[in-house]
Amino acid sequence: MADAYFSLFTLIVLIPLALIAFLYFLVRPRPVKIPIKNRHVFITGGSSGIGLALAHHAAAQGSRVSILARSRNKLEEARNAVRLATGIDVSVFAADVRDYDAVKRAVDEAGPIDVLLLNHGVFVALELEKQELSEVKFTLDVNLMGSFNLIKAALPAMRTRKDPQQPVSIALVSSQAGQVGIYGYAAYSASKFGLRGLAEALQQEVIADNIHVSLIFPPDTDTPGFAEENKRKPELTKIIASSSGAMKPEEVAQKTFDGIKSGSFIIPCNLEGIALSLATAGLSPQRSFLMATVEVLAAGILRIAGLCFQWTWYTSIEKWHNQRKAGSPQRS
Ligand SMILES: NC(=O)C1=CN([C@@H]2O[C@H](COP(=O)(O)OP(=O)(O)OC[C@H]3O[C@@H](n4cnc5c(N)ncnc54)[C@H](OP(=O)(O)O)[C@@H]3O)[C@@H](O)[C@H]2O)C=CC1
Ligand SMILES: CCCCCCCCCCCCCCCC(=O)[C@@H](N)CO
Repeated sequence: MADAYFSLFTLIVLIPLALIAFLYFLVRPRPVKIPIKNRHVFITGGSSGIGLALAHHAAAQGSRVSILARSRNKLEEARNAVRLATGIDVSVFAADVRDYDAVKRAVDEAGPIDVLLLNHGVFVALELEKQELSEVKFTLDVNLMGSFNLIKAALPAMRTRKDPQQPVSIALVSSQAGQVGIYGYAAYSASKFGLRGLAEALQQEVIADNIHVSLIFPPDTDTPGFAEENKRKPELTKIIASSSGAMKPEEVAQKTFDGIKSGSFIIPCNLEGIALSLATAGLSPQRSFLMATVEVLAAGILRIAGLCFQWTWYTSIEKWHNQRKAGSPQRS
């Protein structure tokens, strides 16, 4: 009897404790805190939606804020809105992220960046067969190449900053569609998965300079871009994406800065996002030994949960095709 109790004790107390202790020493890179007060936060796509909410949040937290986007009108409107709400003046830069020279000029003019927040993005949900290749290329050029352009432009000055003891951040806004491929998002998911490869490789290259990379994975978020996207979104995209709840841009902004400040590499935004991030932890760096413990212990069961989601998604797809067949006129 005593033996049985001891085995049980070993199983549920000693093994997990040993695991936690092991992971405490194992996790790399080490945890870091990145303050944003009185620091320069540069936000791409800062004139609308999530980016605008990020600008509001950073200004309210006492950061110096710069925003970059294409439309000067929208930038001026955003500047006025932030000034009205916080009394803070943000600097605005009109440039297309696809244009390296324009981006370089903006970044040089803005001055040394402490938090480079790459949030710009375009998205059109459409079956690949119906999507023009020009639109696929546009999506990849803006979301992926645009991010390379910004990083190449900003990194040299970030590396050679005055105070190398102060950690700085490069944060990229991906999407839950950058953690799992979703119907209608072939181009978009590819661009957002691409950001993950970029981020994982870059983190290894810049860690020695005390530069820390974060990836943010929002679910559907109530923004002007999202409203536009919804005008012509495939039914199945809506059905599958509704597996995760929708958020307000202000909530996404809050999660984003919580994550950046605590130096998280992966930043989920809602409960489904946490599950999705655990299920897709892969070989991403993990600085938190507690999160690492959860990842290890939850891996098996989350794989089952993931397969259940795939089951519901493929069942929806099958149903949708059957309904279409039943609804269309019969051929003789
Ligand atoms: N809303 C959602 O459901 C979700 C969004 N995301 C991601 O969050 C980010 C923000 O999305 P959201 O706020 O909804 O988008 P919005 O369409 O509301 O805003 C997009 C911003 O990016 C700017 N932008 C777009 N293209 C370029 C370009 N070529 N060069 C410079 N700036 C550009 C826009 O300004 P302008 O047009 O003037 O250039 C605008 O400021 C995107 O990366 C998106 O993929 C992730 C998950 C869910
Ligand atoms: C064990 C695993 C649990 C998983 C839960 C899975 C939920 C996946 C839902 C994916 C939603 C994709 C939203 C894309 C939003 C977006 O980027 C567009 N609105 C364009 O901006």
